[in-house]
Amino acid sequence: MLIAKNLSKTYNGKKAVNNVSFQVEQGSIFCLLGQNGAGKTTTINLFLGFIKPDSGQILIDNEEIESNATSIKEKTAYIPETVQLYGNLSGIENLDFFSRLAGYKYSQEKLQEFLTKAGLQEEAHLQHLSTYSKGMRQKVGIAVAVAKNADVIFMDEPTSGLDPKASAEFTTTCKELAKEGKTIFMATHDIFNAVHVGTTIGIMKEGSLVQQIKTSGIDANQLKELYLETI
Ligand SMILES: Nc1ncnc2c1ncn2[C@@H]1O[C@H](COP(=O)(O)OP(=O)(O)OP(=O)(O)O)[C@@H](O)[C@H]1O
Repeated sequence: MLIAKNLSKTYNGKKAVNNVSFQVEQGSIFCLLGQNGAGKTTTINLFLGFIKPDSGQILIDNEEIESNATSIKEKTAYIPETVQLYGNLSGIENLDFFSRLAGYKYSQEKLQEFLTKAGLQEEAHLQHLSTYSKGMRQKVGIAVAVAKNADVIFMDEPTSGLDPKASAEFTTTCKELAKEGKTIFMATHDIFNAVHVGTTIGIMKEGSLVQQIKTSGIDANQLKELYLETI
């Protein structure tokens, strides 16, 4: 579903992303680890088309992103660390607004179904966003991604600032989405979450993707050791 081929991006003479290649299968969850400044967000921004690579190729669902910008926009969703929503609208109103922007008009029942599926408690659906916690905002972000029928969801540090229960709920939701065929690509510092949610872990160091590890058969301690040896 996602292919990066020899991807490079330089800022001020420094390679933020250096000749990075990888593939992510449909229905899998790829977690990108690495120190601050390793190039994780730049990689996501390249896939989202926010910035252009100096060299290399990006394919999403076999389409080159540069020549298929509209179709790629429809297929992808982005959940930043802090999900930007309207504080004076309720969760359901935000979801309705962003679904319509993406060209979808849903009944109230269907909107509620999306929010519930994303893990948002029913009593919160009608509350103003200004009363929501970070985890609740993120759930609306996930609901928006599902409502706009995105095949691929990019996330930047999704568990940062979430309490352990919210983080565990997030893991469950991601796994359910992957089971339904969604592909998830996230940048994270959360080794514990990465090993639980991820299908594959990539470790970036100074712009290069230096490790790709399947999570089957490894635990958080083993991943932490490998990470510390690598970076
Ligand atoms: N717009 C920009 N202009 C100049 N340099 C940039 C820009 N965006 C990123 N960089 C540089 O590119 C490198 C990679 O940054 P990036 O944000 O991708 O790292 P990251 O792995 O996501 O880090 P963090 O974990 O802190 O979010 C860093 O050296 C950063 O300073």
